[in-house]
Amino acid sequence: MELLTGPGPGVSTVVIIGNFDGVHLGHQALIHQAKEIGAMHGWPVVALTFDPHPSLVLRPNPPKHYLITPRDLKLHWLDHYGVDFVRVLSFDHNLAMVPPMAFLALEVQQKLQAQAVVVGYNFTFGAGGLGTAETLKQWGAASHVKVRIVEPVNADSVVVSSSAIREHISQRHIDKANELLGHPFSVQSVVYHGEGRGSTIGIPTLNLLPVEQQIMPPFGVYAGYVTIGEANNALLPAVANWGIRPTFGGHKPVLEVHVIDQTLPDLHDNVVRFDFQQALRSEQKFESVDELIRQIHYDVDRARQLL
Ligand SMILES: Cc1cc2nc3c(=O)[nH]c(=O)nc-3n(C[C@H](O)[C@H](O)[C@H](O)COP(=O)(O)O)c2cc1C
Ligand SMILES: Nc1ncnc2c1ncn2[C@@H]1O[C@H](COP(=O)(O)OP(=O)(O)OP(=O)(O)O)[C@@H](O)[C@H]1O
Repeated sequence: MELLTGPGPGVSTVVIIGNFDGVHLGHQALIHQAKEIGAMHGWPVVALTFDPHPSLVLRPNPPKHYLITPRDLKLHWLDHYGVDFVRVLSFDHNLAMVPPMAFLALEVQQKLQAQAVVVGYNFTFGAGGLGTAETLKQWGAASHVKVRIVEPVNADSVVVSSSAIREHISQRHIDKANELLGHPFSVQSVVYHGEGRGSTIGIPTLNLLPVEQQIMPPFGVYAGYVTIGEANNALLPAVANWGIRPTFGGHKPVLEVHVIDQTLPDLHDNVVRFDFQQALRSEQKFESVDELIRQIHYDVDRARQLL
């Protein structure tokens, strides 16, 4: 996948438009249909998306922790599902004022040479969100651009949406969030130096810091898988604590990941991804370090069984 920084790819394209936060099953349906159209005509698929997320710019009190997939993870999953090019438009109050038709003419037709546009049933765009799927259809008919509107995708008898996934994450329902996502909720970060306490208590950890705007589940212990490095596909079973380590009087939230049954080389400054699979328990303040160690061994055993 190529990130478009200058002009478009210079060939006819199929364009999908949206925030794609999570790149969930609904978004994947758009990609799938766009790829089908593209394959028939030899057109690559371009995802036209926005950064920052419009909600973080337009809301009077934007939430501090909101994104399911910060930029790098969004690009990772768009690539994974077969998007050929991505254009990330800087979203600000000026872009928010562009009328729907002007947006389509400039950003979609002129720059990306769209021959087809695929959006979802609830797609809105342009100033005040006044452009709808219907507006897009009218524009397509007048401009000889194919328009396909994707029907709502459901999972577990609810419509898949980024907001439903955010709700599941904040309720610690990782399995439900993952079901709507169609892939695991994850945190990607370079490995930071910790206090070095983990190795001395026999439980070494990789210390990860989620992107500030990322939504996180409540403080607690989670089973999941670690991937080391962007190109690596090996998934290592792991157990992670997201929290402040109250037993040691900590304050700053960190995601501490212990890779199970592995001795790893020094990974400081390497990029690591932790895929959340299952919530195990809340973070606790223990009376003694021995008690904490006993509990962590128990967490590791449970994770080993689950993964
Ligand atoms: C699986 C797991 C569970 C943990 N649970 C807790 C907990 O409930 N309470 C707590 O204070 N710290 C908890 N920790 C954090 C440990 O205190 C921490 O890993 C240790 O202090 C090492 O910190 P350092 O990497 O900053 O040296 C947990 C760590 C792991 C790996
Ligand atoms: N469940 C779904 N089924 C089909 N299309 C969807 C679904 N969810 C989103 N889309 C479409 O995917 C595109 C990108 O959506 P975008 O990320 O901008 O918003 P969204 O996913 O609808 O947000 P939210 O999920 O919070 O409502 C839009 O065209 C949208 O209509």
